[in-house]
Amino acid sequence: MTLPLRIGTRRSKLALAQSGMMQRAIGRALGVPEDEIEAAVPLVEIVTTGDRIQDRRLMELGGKALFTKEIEEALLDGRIDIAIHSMKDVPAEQPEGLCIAAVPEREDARDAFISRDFASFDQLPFGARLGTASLRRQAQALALRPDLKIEMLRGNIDTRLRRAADGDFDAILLAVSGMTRLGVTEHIREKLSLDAFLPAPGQGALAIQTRAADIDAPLNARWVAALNHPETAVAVAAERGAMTALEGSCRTAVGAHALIEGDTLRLTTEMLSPNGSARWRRAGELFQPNEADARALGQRLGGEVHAFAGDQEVDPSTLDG
Ligand SMILES: NCc1[nH]cc(CCC(=O)O)c1CC(=O)O
Repeated sequence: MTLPLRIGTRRSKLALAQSGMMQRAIGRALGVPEDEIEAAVPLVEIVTTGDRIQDRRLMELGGKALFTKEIEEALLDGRIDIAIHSMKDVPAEQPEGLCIAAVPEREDARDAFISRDFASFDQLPFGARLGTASLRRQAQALALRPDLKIEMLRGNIDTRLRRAADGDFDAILLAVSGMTRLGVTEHIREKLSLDAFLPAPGQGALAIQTRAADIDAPLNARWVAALNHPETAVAVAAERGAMTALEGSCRTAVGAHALIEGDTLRLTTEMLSPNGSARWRRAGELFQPNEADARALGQRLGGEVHAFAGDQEVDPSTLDG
């Protein structure tokens, strides 16, 4: 591998903010002077299926890898050398020939409550309209408040914030991490508890992907060592282990979150029925975890949840949007 190292990214504002941060970090790790980073580790913008289709729920589009496939094809074709993804968007299985080389330190994993008129989730009036396209957020909100009316809300973060500000919804839910990276945290009225709104596996984390064959190239080894955050990588391994066992997808309401305190990892994972009336949850701990043990814990707990919950997948044809 030689410079330039081309970084593939989606072109949404959030994706560009994230990949811009990683571009600078990679450039610095390689000792590139600030004013040469743009040329030495250039960003290559790639439009994904998930970006092209904005008017439907992700589950209706079918298939996995909606936000990653075209970028992964560019990696495999050699048009780019590194890809930056939101971990939450990365399917459980890596395509043949690719790998996640580094997992940078995670941002706040919580969900944010955003509303023009109401200061907190608990203050929403009876029958309030909540905008989200996430089956997980829908089910978790309905578990607490079955009276809420869930309405479909997709689009990028700016679009969603504008619709909340316009009063199209009484409230919306977004990841705190995305809002932090975009510098729009002033819209957050409340950070929702990890317990009530157990985040999606990998929420708040990024994945830096490369070709497996190039992982040991000296140039790659340098930025991998600088950017990988072992605690985040272990926590995410546990969450993604649970996701695999739960067969988590955008058709199921699945949460998983791992925290490392001192020497101990604590993982919680759950599945909900889409209307929130049933909830299956397991938690477990690991002392001095490594990635393989964390993944195994996730698979075990996720498997237990799956065994009790059965198949909670939603048939997209039954949705009215
Ligand atoms: N569902 C889309 C998506 N994928 C990643 C993020 C940003 C949060 C993250 O980095 O995990 C978002 C927006 C959101 O959930 O509000």
